[in-house]
Amino acid sequence: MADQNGFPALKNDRLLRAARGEVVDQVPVWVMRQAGRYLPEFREERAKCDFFTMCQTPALACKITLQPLDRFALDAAIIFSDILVIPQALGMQVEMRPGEGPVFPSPLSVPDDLAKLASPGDVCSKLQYVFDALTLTRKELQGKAVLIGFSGAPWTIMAYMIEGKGSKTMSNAKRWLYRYPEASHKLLKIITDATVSYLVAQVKAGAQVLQVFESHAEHLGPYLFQEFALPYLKQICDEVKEGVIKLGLPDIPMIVFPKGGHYALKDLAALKYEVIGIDWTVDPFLARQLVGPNKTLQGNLDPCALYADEEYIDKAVKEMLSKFGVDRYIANLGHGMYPDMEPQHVSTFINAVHKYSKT
Ligand SMILES: Cc1c2[nH]c(c1CCC(=O)O)Cc1[nH]c(c(CCC(=O)O)c1C)Cc1[nH]c(c(CCC(=O)O)c1C)Cc1[nH]c(c(C)c1CCC(=O)O)C2
Repeated sequence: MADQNGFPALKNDRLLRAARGEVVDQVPVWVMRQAGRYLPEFREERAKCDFFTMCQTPALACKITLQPLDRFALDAAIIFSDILVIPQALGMQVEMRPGEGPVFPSPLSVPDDLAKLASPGDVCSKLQYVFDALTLTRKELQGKAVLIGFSGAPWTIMAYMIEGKGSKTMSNAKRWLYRYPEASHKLLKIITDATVSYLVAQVKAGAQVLQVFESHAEHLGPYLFQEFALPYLKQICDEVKEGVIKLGLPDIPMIVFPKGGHYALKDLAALKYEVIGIDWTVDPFLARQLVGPNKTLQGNLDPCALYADEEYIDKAVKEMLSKFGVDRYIANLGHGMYPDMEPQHVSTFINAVHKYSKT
C-alpha cells in the first residue's frame, strides 16, 4: 500500500505522534550519528570512498542511512549527509580529512569575501543528490521508521565558514559578530535563505521530520544568541512551514537542537518548532519547566554513557525515562556518538527505551 505521494505507507509513526504530543505505545528513539564510523559496515564503505562522494552518491547515502536500521529497532532514520553541504553549495570548498574533520582551505576572512558566495537561490540546484537520496531512502525504508532530513543552523554554519575547521573558542567567527555585525547579519541571512529552500525541498523529496542543528550554541550565550541566532532560527521554522503548506504538502514536525544552549530554551519554546533537543548537561525537569507543557523534548543521555557496561546503560535509560516521562518525549543521546563506541551498547540503549516505556 502506498500513501498519496506514492511512498510506502508508514507503519511506525511513533516519532511523529510524540512530536505532536499524541499518545504513543512506546517512547520513540533514534541516535545522533547513528550512521557512522562505529559500525564496521560503514567503515568498510568509507575505506573505499571519500566522505563527500559518499554523500553525493544517492544509492550509497541510502545504503548507509539504512545500516543502523538493519541492526537496531530504531524509530527514525536520518539521511546520511552533512551540514556543510550548504557552504559547498554556496561555492566554498570543504574537505573531510580523516582524523581531522572538516577543513575549508579558504575560509571567509573579511566582509568583502561575502561577494564570492553564490546566490542562496541557486543552492538547491546543486543539492539534487540529497533530494535523490531522500526519495530513494524513503522508498527503501518501507514505512518501518520515519525519515529525518536536516540542516545546520545559520550561526553554526557561519562559524565553520569563518573558522575553516573546528575551534575551541570560535574566536574568529565571534570576532565577526563584534567587529562586523552588519556583515554578520548579511551572511546569516544568506545562509538562512539557502537553508529555507533546502529544507522545503527535502520535505518535497520525502523527509518526514526536519532537525536543525545549532551545534555551536554554547559559544554564544544569551545576548549574542538573541541577536545572531534566534531570529534566524525563527525565520527558518516559519518560512519552512509556510513553504511546505504552499506546496500542498502536510505540515511536518521540526526539531531544533541547541547544543550547549541551555540558556536559550525558554526563547526557543516561543518558536513553532514542535521538538527541542537538549544535551546531557541540562536536567530534564529544568528543561520541562523552561519549555512548558506544549513542546516535545528530545535527548539527552551523555553519549559517553555508552562506554559503560550494559547493566549501567539499562539503568541510566530507566532513570532518564523516569525524569522525562513517556509523553511529549523522544529518546536520544545528548549529542552524537563517537567512532570507538560499541554497536552492542547502542542496541542496549534502544531496547531499554522501548522496554521501560511500554504503556
Ligand atoms: C557539526 C556537524 C557536522 N555535521 C553534522 C553536524 C551537526 C551535528 C553535530 O553537532 O555533531 C551533522 C551530520 N553529519 C553526519 C550526519 C549523518 C547522519 C547521522 O547522524 O547518522 C549528520 C546529521 C555524518 C558525518 N559527518 C562526519 C562524519 C565522519 C566523517 C568520516 O567518515 O570521515 C559522518 C559520518 C564528519 C563531520 N562533519 C562535521 C564534523 C565536525 C565532522 C567531524 C567530526 C566527526 O568526525 O565526527 C560537521
